[in-house]
Amino acid sequence: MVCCSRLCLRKYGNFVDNLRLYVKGGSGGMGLPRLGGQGGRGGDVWVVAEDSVTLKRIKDRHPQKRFVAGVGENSSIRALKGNKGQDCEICAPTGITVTSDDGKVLGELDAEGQRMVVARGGRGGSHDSGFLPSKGQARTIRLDLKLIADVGLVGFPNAGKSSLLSQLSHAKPQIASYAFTTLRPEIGKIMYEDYRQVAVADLPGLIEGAHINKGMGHKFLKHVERTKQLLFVVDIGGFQLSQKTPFRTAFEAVQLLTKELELYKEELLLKPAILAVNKMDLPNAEENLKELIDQLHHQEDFFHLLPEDMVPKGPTHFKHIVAVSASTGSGVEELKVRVRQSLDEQAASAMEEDQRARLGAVPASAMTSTGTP
Ligand SMILES: Nc1nc2c(ncn2[C@@H]2O[C@H](COP(=O)(O)OP(=O)(O)OP(=O)(O)O)[C@@H](O)[C@H]2O)c(=O)[nH]1
Repeated sequence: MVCCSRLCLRKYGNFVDNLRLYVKGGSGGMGLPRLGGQGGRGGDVWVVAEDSVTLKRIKDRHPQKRFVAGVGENSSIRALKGNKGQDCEICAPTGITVTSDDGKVLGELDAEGQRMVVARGGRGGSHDSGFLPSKGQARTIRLDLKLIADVGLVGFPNAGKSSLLSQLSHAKPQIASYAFTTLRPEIGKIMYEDYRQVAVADLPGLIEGAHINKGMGHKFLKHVERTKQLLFVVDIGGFQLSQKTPFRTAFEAVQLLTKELELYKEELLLKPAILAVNKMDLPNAEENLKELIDQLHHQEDFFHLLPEDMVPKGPTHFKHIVAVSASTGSGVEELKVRVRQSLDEQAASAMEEDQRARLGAVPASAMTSTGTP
């Protein structure tokens, strides 16, 4: 069986599935002792779920990763009760868990528009406090995308995803249920000799046009957001969804899958991806595979084969390409090795980045700026 790693380029690997942020509620405003005036409360910091947002976007737009709400207004002769400071809202993707830095779960946001306070503003100065305000709550929080599995299978109907999942996991796949979507992925576990387990999700329901919510499009694509890596599965013999739709070769299937992901959310293409070329037991499979590999090495030369609106912005990059047969089991061991290798590399680089971020973190006392995404 052929395994090709040459298409491993740098495009993938920047997918962000967790993020640490410094949050601080605004200080309260000063009271006015002479007239018994009360300072305004400091603003609160909120995390608000929004479908279109990604953790990477927060990271890119707020490289300092600090969010500080506004200070409460001081009490004055004109306004004895000072106004509340401005709240700060952090828009975060739907389907996240918010934890404190010591690992305590503060809450979960599973539906667009859900919100929670992560740092309370300080109280305004009043008679009780000798008219002195209190500071806002300050802490580091962590946003974690709720992953359904380490790896998600991405392929058109009949590519052999379920068959491959059974081969990979040697177990009856479990059906996972997630509050934020009604489409239920099947999860299988790959067991390695060192007892490490890797969860693989069969994500059914992707068809051409998924990005415009054809079929179960958006439900499917939501799941793709919640896996660390992607395992594209294509049928080496090509496929045809129905008599009304055109026949697609394996190369076209790869490009169409990429385009669907790109049109839905380009960030999905940052995830490390492996390509499993399935049904290698079929006649002419080796010949077709050679052609496919050649086309993948010179992708742009073959883009004219695709409908104009389905040409991806750039070539698709795979960390590995593995030829398999879910029927005979050939190539499946190789695929397991590649999946593990790719996940280990991703974990190592995430750890490095986390360490760098911790070392480079600015002490809380040095904080002054405010931010609203
Ligand atoms: N010859 C051959 N047939 C295969 C192989 N893998 C799967 N099939 C067949 O292809 C058909 C589709 O397989 P599935 O595993 O159900 O494919 P799927 O991608 O999960 O399909 P959906 O559930 O429609 O998304 C079945 O008839 C399988 O028996 C393979 O490696 N070789």
